[in-house]
Amino acid sequence: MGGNNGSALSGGVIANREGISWATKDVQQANYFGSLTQASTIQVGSFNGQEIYASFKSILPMVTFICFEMTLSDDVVFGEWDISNMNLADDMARANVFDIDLQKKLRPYMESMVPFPANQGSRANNVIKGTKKEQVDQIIKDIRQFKENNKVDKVVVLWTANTERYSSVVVGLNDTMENLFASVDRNEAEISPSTLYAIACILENVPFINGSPQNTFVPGLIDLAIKRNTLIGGDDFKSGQTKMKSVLVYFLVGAGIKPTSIVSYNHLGNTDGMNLSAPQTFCSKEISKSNVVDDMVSSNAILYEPGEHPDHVVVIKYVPYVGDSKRAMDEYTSEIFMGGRNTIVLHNTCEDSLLAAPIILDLVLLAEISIRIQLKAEGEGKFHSFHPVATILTYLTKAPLVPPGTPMVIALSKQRAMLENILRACVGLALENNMILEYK
Ligand SMILES: O=P([O-])([O-])O[C@@H]1[C@@H](O)[C@H](O)[C@@H](O)[C@H](O)[C@@H]1O
Repeated sequence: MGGNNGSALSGGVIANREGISWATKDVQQANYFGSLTQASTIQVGSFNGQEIYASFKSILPMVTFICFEMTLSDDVVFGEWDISNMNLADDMARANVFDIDLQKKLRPYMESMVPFPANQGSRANNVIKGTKKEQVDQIIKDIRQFKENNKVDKVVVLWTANTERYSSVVVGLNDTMENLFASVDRNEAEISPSTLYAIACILENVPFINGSPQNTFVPGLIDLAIKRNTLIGGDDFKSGQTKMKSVLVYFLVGAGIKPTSIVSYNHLGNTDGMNLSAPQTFCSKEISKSNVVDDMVSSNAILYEPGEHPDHVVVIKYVPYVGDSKRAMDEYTSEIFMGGRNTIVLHNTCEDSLLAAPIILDLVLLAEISIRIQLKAEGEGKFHSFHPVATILTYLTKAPLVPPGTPMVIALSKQRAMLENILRACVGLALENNMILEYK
């Protein structure tokens, strides 16, 4: 998921796996005790008979961890985290999002889970090797193996890896299914890692959801999903700032209050934040975070002239110290009655991964439910499934992917009403129309 760098350990650590998680725990406890003098070094425990020390800079109320020092034994490596083949329990310790007691409870469930290698070669070290075609084949094998190992009937794949840059959409390259396949065969650089995953999933008839902002779903890929009738959905988890924006802008515009400038800034220090500090990947995020306003504004012809829109600026900065604790600040300036001005300022702090994780679960569950729904309109002979481009997921994504020619509904309340009513219809309940006629 979004990814974390374990800020308490960002000085660079060490060790074999048990050493890491054990030492992490003790260092955190040492942090809680607090009364350390400036730049002090304390022994925080021992591992395999070796003493482990931690150095701290600064003092109460905040103790900043700088680095570990430990005497080395053979199985201890000094340097960066080695995350290749790291199991999820150790990764949880590395991420440092959950508190220690919760980590201890979860560890037994997570230590047997080791991620398959993936394909973002330049930014990861647990990678699939080979040409693009070989990568697609390997992902297909992994999906089958996962199914087999876990004795499951269905698999849903959700992309929550690093944000990629936008791919260029070029006629002959990725504009049709045939051209996309040919480009994979030619090992074209412009075909992104996430698009390769999506291709593999569609070929296996496995739903694929894109939780990141980039344009994984190039036209050729959408073409393929439609031809194979396999669910695709995205883009980008709607976790915090954008969700709030989709509520607030809808409310303001609907109330006749005209937003004229919206400035959104946020900083965070997990690997997602680090990754977004590259201009090309930030650009993907900037686009997904901006759409939400554009569509609401352009649909209101009373407040805005054609082509008119508020100044909308989105900034994201990488600040390693804050780790997964994302800080979002927003300023909304609007014109009100008789030339007046209204300014609303928000400041929101939250763990980015903990906002994203429930969205991941809901997306997967909803995708699975939605492929079991069949419908037919009055007069239609046969039942059919939903369109493979899954609009049912829009409530949970920042830049909803919709089938060509379908209106894009951005307002959060409308997206939710759509979802709720579909689920109500599935269990035979009347639709929620909020008229409350029985009390009128
Ligand atoms: O959902 P939201 O808070 O608008 O957007 C967030 C971004 O602003 C943040 O920088 C990123 O790292 C998060 O993963 C998330 O996408």
